[in-house]
Amino acid sequence: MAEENLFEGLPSTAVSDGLQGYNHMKNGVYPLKEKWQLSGPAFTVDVSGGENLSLLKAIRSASEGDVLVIDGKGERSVAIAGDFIIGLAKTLGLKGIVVDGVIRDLEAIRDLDFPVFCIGTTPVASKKNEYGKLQVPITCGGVVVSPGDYIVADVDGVVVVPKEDAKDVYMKTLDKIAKDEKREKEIGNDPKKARKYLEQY
Ligand SMILES: O=C([O-])CC(=O)C(=O)O
Ligand SMILES: [Mg+2]
Repeated sequence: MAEENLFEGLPSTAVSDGLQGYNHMKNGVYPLKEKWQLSGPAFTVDVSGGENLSLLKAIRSASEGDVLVIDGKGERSVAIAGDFIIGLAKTLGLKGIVVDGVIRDLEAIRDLDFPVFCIGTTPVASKKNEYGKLQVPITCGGVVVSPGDYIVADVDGVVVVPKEDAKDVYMKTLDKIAKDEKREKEIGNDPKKARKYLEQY
């Protein structure tokens, strides 16, 4: 079983605030269904030039609760996985998949209800001719991800919390959520209070 999941259920926006705006994925890594969100420790995969054998090996090697984070190099011409491979990850209790690459079998993946974050789709399958590397530091969506870093992803995007900073970022995230809630509660729907708040700017 994977280690404790500190960031379970927290929004990516608050965790980003806890990270002071650093370490979010770019280049359009988004969930295939708006409602999908996920968090958990990263199991990293560095695929090698259009193959997905490494992904199959990663699914076999990862622990329940892990998030597979795949350095797909932004490749759009072949799909890292389809509903069959993603179904295997779901069956083995993984949390979800984040890839700066594309998938295929979109409708069937949406029906699986297993969170997949990626940059698009293509009908073309990957080759099964060589292996990349597992559990090494990778880059995904422009962010360095090391094995065990925490991933927090939802419709707003994907943030990566370095594991050595996890406790500190967690405390800052809770603090920010509490401050935001207090501010919203104080103002409510009162136009006078809203104006008074804005007067400071
Ligand atoms: O077999 C593949 O490489 C991709 C695929 O279509 C699936 O996983 O369903
Ligand atoms: Mg398929």
